[in-house]
Amino acid sequence: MNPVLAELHDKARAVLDPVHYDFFAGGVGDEIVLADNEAAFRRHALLPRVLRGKGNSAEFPVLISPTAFHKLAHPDGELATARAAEGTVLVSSMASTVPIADVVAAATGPVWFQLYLQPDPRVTEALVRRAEQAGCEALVVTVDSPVFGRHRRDIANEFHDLPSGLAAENMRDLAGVAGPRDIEMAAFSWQDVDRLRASTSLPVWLKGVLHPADAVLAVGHGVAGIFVSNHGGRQLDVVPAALDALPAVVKAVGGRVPLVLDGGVRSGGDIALALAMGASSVGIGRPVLWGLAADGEAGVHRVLGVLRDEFEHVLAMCGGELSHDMVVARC
Ligand SMILES: Cc1cc2nc3c(=O)[nH]c(=O)nc-3n(C[C@H](O)[C@H](O)[C@H](O)COP(=O)(O)O)c2cc1C
Ligand SMILES: CCCCC(=O)C(=O)O
Repeated sequence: MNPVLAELHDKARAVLDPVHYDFFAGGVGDEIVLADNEAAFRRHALLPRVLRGKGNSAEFPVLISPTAFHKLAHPDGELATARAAEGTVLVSSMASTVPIADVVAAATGPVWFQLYLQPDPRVTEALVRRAEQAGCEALVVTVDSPVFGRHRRDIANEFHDLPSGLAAENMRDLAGVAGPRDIEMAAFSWQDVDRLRASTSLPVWLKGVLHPADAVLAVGHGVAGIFVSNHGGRQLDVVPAALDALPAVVKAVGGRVPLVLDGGVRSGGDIALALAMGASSVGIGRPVLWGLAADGEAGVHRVLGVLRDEFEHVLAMCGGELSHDMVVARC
């Protein structure tokens, strides 16, 4: 691992309350998927092309995936993350500890709003209005969480509530409840996606799709794009690594909408592999949390800087091009 990312992770582990460290680091069940998300990158290799000049210099194809409760990591919380994001798209969690309007105000680049559809449609509606009024540029509906994942570390640590003074700020004053309300997980259907799309002019992405048939349905229901994601190994511990689920989704979608791959991306090489396998960009979750916990805005900035620098270096080694024929198994 890049020594800067390793150093930030070590520092985060040292400074965080161990219960909060476990909340950030942990996964569901035996944490098989959590480990496999990273291991999957090690099972693939890139065959670079040579003598192609410098090729194209790509944009930095990285988004900050939504993660909850940044004030558990650092007192500045999501404000620090937003300031550090610069041009990188920040997908701000509905479970942020700073209201979405303040996150957008602190950001210098685009902010998208991650949404868990709520059983009371008035609550969902109010959240969408809040995201629109704040200036968010897209909605990302997380669809892999009909129920909460069972995180053994949190259960063992009896971590159920935020410490006093912290709250999911977007959940205040919604549909007649002064709040903050609890975020509820519930099962929804494609009709609910249609209803959401009809209720807003914002592009609607889905996050947490693994089955290619669902990706095809998502395209049919007019989504703007898809996060191929297993929620960082936090929802179901029998699914494939996110990277292993990607090829079938790429094939099924056939370029009709952009695909973000998230789960286990830790280096410029990982970014390049995901792109070569057909992702349009990648999302990163935990590395951002480690940077934030270690050093607030500056820490997140360093994480993004390292990934950008590594990615550009790998791309230069590959003649500026990444394509599917360049990916082979690492035997
Ligand atoms: C501590 C933590 C909190 C998360 N909170 C959310 C969330 O509120 N909404 C969501 O859609 N995904 C959430 N995720 C999942 C991330 O968006 C993302 O899918 C995952 O972290 C990517 O894997 P990585 O951490 O290996 O990069 C969370 C992940 C972590 C680690
Ligand atoms: C209500 C908070 C949900 C956070 C989440 O999605 C996660 O911890 O993975």
